[in-house]
This record gives sequence, structure tokens and C-alpha cells, in this order.
Amino acid sequence: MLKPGPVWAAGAMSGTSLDGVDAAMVLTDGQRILDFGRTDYRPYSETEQEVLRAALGRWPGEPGVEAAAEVVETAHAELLAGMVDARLIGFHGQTLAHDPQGMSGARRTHQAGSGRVLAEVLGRPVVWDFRSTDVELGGQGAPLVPFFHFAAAQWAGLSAPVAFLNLGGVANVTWLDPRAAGPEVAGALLAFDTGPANAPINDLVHARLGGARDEGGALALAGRADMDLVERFLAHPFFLRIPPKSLDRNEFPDLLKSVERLSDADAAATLTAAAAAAVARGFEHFPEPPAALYVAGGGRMNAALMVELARRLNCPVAPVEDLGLDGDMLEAQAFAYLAVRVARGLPTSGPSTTGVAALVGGGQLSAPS
Ligand SMILES: Nc1ncnc2c1ncn2[C@@H]1O[C@H](COP(=O)(O)OP(=O)(O)OP(=O)(O)O)[C@@H](O)[C@H]1O
Ligand SMILES: CC(=O)N[C@H]1[C@@H]2OC[C@@H](O2)[C@@H](O)[C@@H]1O[C@H](C)C(=O)O
Repeated sequence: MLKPGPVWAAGAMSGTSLDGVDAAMVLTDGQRILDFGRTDYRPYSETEQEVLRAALGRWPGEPGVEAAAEVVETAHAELLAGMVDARLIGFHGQTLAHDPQGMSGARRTHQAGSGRVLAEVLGRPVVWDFRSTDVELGGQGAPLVPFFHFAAAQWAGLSAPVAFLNLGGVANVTWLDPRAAGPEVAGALLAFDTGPANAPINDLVHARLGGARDEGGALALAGRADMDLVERFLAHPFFLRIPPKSLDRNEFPDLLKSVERLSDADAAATLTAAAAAAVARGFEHFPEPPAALYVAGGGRMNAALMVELARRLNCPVAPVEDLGLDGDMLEAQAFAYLAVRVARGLPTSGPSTTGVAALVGGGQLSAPS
């Protein structure tokens, strides 16, 4: 249904930190990125955040999930209505629960919000539910941004293996070789979640000081990390697992508790060091050292986290802005790009990104009636 050649698509992402929705436009044929377009952001109100928070960890049909879906759909409809030039929408939704290992009795993942509803409201085709097929076929269902990272590296003209790191609530890393013919080719990519990143730092600041985050990493910079606690954190079985692997937001419940007896600054420094140490552990899995690490996501604004990363890694660490990319919008852009891939029947994940046995084109396409 999409005519051949490049199309403008809009992607939207509601991330684990529950702050709001990012949307961004990308001109792509599903393989190459030809241009980046408009971006926009729609914060969730406090009431909306409460509705979403109350539904975390829940599956479809459980209490609070319908209300959460409505919040997600309304926010996306408002934001995406402004992106009038988009021929196709990529709608990630809000992850409420993610259980690719089947610990809850079934292997499943749940992103709140219906693309069917959004397609009707916006009067445009919507690709959504990007993760379920991958999980059903035995994959982790995440991370999905790596195929886009590959295209972004080619867009930036890179010619040696590099890594991209997303520092959101959870961190995920992609090692890639831009000389490969495409992201689906063996040896082009290795991607996985590295561990918790901003989520425990935010939770600490919220619990102790009532704030939303450690602004600029100032609190952590004023403290000293307890390296025994960092080592204990690294003993978690997640770090022994061979990638690909993905994390649920609440998989490290003891991390915040472990810093209980420390001062505010030392606790922040410890959680920050733990996030960086988890990334460094991730580097041990790379096929070869990357020429540089390019960082996206809100965590790149945390100077303490960036310093800790640079100290632990044997390569330059820089924000993705050094490549001309927008570190706040990479995930939204990724779902625009992935939507076009789905509409064109191209794969969006594979053995080296989600661990699924074969290449998968995840995502449902809903057209307005
Ligand atoms: N100026 C800043 N100083 C310190 N930390 C910051 C700053 N700006 C953003 N952050 C951190 O980044 C987080 C938001 O990051 P981002 O928007 O990339 O996450 P997300 O997309 O919601 O998460 P995920 O990628 O896990 O889905 C904030 O919650 C905060 O912890
Ligand atoms: C299940 C889920 O929503 N996972 C998110 C989350 O946030 C960061 C990390 O954990 C990553 O695995 C993923 O998001 C990005 C967009 C991804 O799929 O690449």
C-alpha cells in the first residue's frame, strides 16, 4: 500500500521514565535514511503519570490497563495530529510489562495503547505492537532501535565499527559495523540491554529529596561510590547471561535498597557508577572494540554518568550530537524508520539484536476504515 521509494513517516515513543511522548519525522525507504524532519514532545500531566504508574507491571485485561491505554492514545493523537506530512505512523506505545522469559507463566510483552484506535483518530495508517511477534517467536522483543542505529551510522558516514548507547530508565547498547550491506546481515550488529541506568537514580532522588532526577549529575559528582556495592550489583545473574538479553524496568529491586545507609551524594555516586559499570560489562561481549561510543537518551545530560563511562571504557565517549543526530529523539525516529520497514516487509529484529531465531518483521499495520 505504500508507494515505492522514500516516504515521510512519524514515529512516537513513550519511554520507561513516563515523562511524556517524543515524536519525530524521518524520510526513508526503509533501508536508507534520507532526511530527518520535525520533532515534537508532549509531556504527561501529573494525573496522567499517576494513571500510567498505577498500571505498571500489568497485562491486558487487568485493572488500570484500559485507563492507561486511553492516556497513551490521547497523548499520541494530540501530538501526531501536528505531523500532517507523515504518510505512515510508527507507534510504540507505553511498555507496562515485559516478560520475554515467561516468568509470569507466559512469554509476553505489553505496550499500552491501540494502533487501531490511533489509525481511526488520525485517519492514517499506523504500525504498532512492534515487540509481540519477536517475543512469540522466542526473541527478547527488545531492543528494537539497533536496526535504526545501523541506518543512522550510515547516514552519518561512519566507516568503522562503533557503539551506540541509549541511557534511558534502562540502558541499551548497539555495537555495529557500518561497512556491512545491511542491518540484517550476519556480523552487522550486536545489541542488548546493559542494565539499569537513570531509573534507580531518579527513584533515589525522588525518595530522598523529592526531585525528579540528579540534574546534570551534580549530586553524584559530590559523592563517592561504594565500590563494594557496585561489585555486589555486578554479581547479579543478568550480567552472566550472554547477549542478546533485555530487562524489565523492575528487575533490580535490591539496587536502591543496597544504598540505603549511604549519604544522598554517596548513594547517587554509587548508583551512577553501577550504571556505568554495567555498560562496561556489556563491552566485554563486543566482537571487536568500537572506535567510539555515541550516547543518546537523557542520561547523556548527566555529567557524572558520562565521566564514569569515559573512565571505564577504552574509547572516546561522546553524545550522538557529535554525529549530527538528536539524542532526545533517536527512539522516536527509530519507530518512524521501523514502521516503514514493517510496511515494506523488511525485518526489524534478528538473532543478533533480540536473540530471535530468525529475522522478524514485527509490528501490526492498521489502516483507517
Ligand atoms: N539534565 C539532566 N540531568 C540529569 N539527568 C537527566 C537530565 N535530563 C534527562 N535526564 C535523565 O534522563 C531520563 C530520561 O531519559 P530518556 O527520556 O532517554 O528516557 P526514556 O526514553 O523514558 O527511557 P527508555 O529509553 O528506558 O525507554 C530522566 O528521567 C533523567 O533521569
Ligand atoms: C520492553 C521495552 O519497552 N524496552 C525498552 C526499555 O527502554 C530502553 C530499553 O528498555 C530497550 O530495551 C527498550 O526500548 C528501546 C526503544 C528499544 O527497543 O530499542
